[in-house]
Amino acid sequence: MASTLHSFASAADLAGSLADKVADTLSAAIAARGTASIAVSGGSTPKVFFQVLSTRDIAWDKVTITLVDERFVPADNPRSNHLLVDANLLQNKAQAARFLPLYQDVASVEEAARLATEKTKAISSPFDIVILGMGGDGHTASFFPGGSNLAKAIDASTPRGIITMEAEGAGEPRLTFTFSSLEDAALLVLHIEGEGKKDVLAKAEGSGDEAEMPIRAVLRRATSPVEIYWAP
Ligand SMILES: O=C1O[C@H](COP(=O)(O)O)[C@@H](O)[C@H](O)[C@H]1O
Repeated sequence: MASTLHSFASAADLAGSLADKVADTLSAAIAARGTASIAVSGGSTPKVFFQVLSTRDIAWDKVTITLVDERFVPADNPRSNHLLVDANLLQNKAQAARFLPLYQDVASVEEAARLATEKTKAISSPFDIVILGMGGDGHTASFFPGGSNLAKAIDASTPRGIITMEAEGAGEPRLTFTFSSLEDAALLVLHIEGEGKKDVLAKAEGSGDEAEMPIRAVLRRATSPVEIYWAP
């Protein structure tokens, strides 16, 4: 499916425009079905966007928020994506939203993946909105180059849900929604910032293996159009 690049003069401009688009999409879903769902990414990029989105007028009590991926660490760990969402998105008007964490306080990451899959089943078939990020190595969600479960994670026939991932560049073991869970969101966004990420995107858009740059799975095979939001 085709992708469209939306370029902005600044991260603040991008955050405002993306927050408007997300607010409109969530409100339309609520008007149509009574509820709406959004899966967001962690990392350093989405912080300002989360802060702006948290102030938007949406029927937040009808919105369920979850994460595209998470580290297998509790929510008080500074590397937790849940912590980032708590501090920046689940604030202001968005405090009324329901948040479904991927991390589960159980003995193994495999058990956490099983439980998180059960708990998110009702909101992910498909998501109304998925906001992806991208690492400098071409990973998206926790689809890491060299990842222990990469082939399974990006195989379109792997069912919707959450699986585990371990990789050299990933730090802790990870929990990630599979490709099939993310690729058909009504609004599928790739949010990247900086010249370096633009170069990574250009490389990913060229030829080469998906295993080398897993973002290629999304750019090449997502059934929803990929809306790329970029600012310097
Ligand atoms: O590990 C992760 O990194 C990517 C990108 O992070 P950034 O710091 O370069 O913005 C993110 O999309 C993913 O959710 C996160 O777990």
